[in-house]
Amino acid sequence: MLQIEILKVHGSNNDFILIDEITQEYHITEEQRKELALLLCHRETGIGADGILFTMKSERADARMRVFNSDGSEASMCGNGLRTVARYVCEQLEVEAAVIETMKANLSVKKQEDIFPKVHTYQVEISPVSFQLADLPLNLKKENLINEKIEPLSNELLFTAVAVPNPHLITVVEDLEAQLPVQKKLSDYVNGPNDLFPDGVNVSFVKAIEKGHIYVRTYERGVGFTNACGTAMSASSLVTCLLGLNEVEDKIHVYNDGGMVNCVVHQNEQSYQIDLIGNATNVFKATVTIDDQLKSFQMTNKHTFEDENYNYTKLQQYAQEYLKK
Ligand SMILES: N[C@@H](CCC[C@H](N)C(=O)O)C(=O)O
Repeated sequence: MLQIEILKVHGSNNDFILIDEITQEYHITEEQRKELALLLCHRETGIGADGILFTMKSERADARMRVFNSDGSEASMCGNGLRTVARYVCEQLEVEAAVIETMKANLSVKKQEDIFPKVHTYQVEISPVSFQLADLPLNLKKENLINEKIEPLSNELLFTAVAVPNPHLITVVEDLEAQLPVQKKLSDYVNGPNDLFPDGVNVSFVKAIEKGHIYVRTYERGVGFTNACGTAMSASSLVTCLLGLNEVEDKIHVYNDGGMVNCVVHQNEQSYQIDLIGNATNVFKATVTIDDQLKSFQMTNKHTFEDENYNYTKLQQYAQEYLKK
C-alpha cells in the first residue's frame, strides 16, 4: 500500500496532481510513476487531471519537477505546471524567486503581482527554444519549418514547428471553432503511429484577436484537448512575433479555454526565451491511499481551497467578457 499526500493544482485550468517528494519519502519507482499517472489522472475512474507533477529534491537547483501526462508518458516540460510548482517551492522555502530543475534546463521562476485580484501569480522561464526539426523531432528533409505547409497534413494550413523544449506544431487561423474538427483529426494523426512525429507533438491553433491579444487552443500530446497548455501558449506567442502579428518584449495577453495568461518573448543572440506569467492555483489537498498493484485508491482528508477557486472564476469571467467584445 502507498499512502501519499496530494495537492490538486492548476494553471489556466490545466490541472495537475502535485506530489511532494521533497518533504515526504515515498520511494516511488519509475514504473510506479507511469502507473500513478494512469490511475489518478483518469477523468472517470481516477481523481481526474491532465498530469502529475512530481516535485523532488535537486542537486543543482532549489527543486526538481518531473511531469507525466495522463497517458503515463513523461514530458520534458510543463509551463502551467511549473507555475504551480514554483509557488509550492517558493512558499516552502519562504522566498519569492527560485530555480527549478527540469529535464533539459534549470529554469528561473518568481512570484509576480496578481494577474487578477487575489489570484496567486507566478512567472516562469520557458527555454531552451529550438527551431531545429531534429529537436522535436519532426521527420522532414529540411532544417526548420516556419509558416510552411506540411502536405500530408493540410493543403491550406501553414505550420511552424518549435521545441520549448517539448515539441509544438502551431498554425494561425481565422476561425478556431470552424477549425476544431480539422485540429482534432490532425492531432490524433500526429500523435498516433506516423512517420512525421515519431514522439508525437502538441498541436495548437491560434487566433490573432488584435495586437497584443491572441487565443490559443491546444491538443496536448499524451492528454488530448486541454483547457490550456503553458508551453504551447508561450510557443504560440513566439510564432505570432515571427509572423509580425506581435512584437518581442511586448506583453501578449494569451486567452485560452481555461482563462488567460501573459507572455513576453525575449530575443537574444542565439535564440529566444519566453516569460510565461499566470495563475498558480491550489484547488484542494487530500490523502490518497493506493493498493499495492496501483489499480485502486481511496481519497480521504480532502480540504478544498474555496477562496482560491472563487477568485480564479472571476479571472475567467473577466477573460470571457473581453472575448465577447
Ligand atoms: N500542459 C503542459 C505540457 C505538458 C506536456 C505536454 N503534453 C507534452 O507532452 O509535451 C504545459 O502547460 O506546458
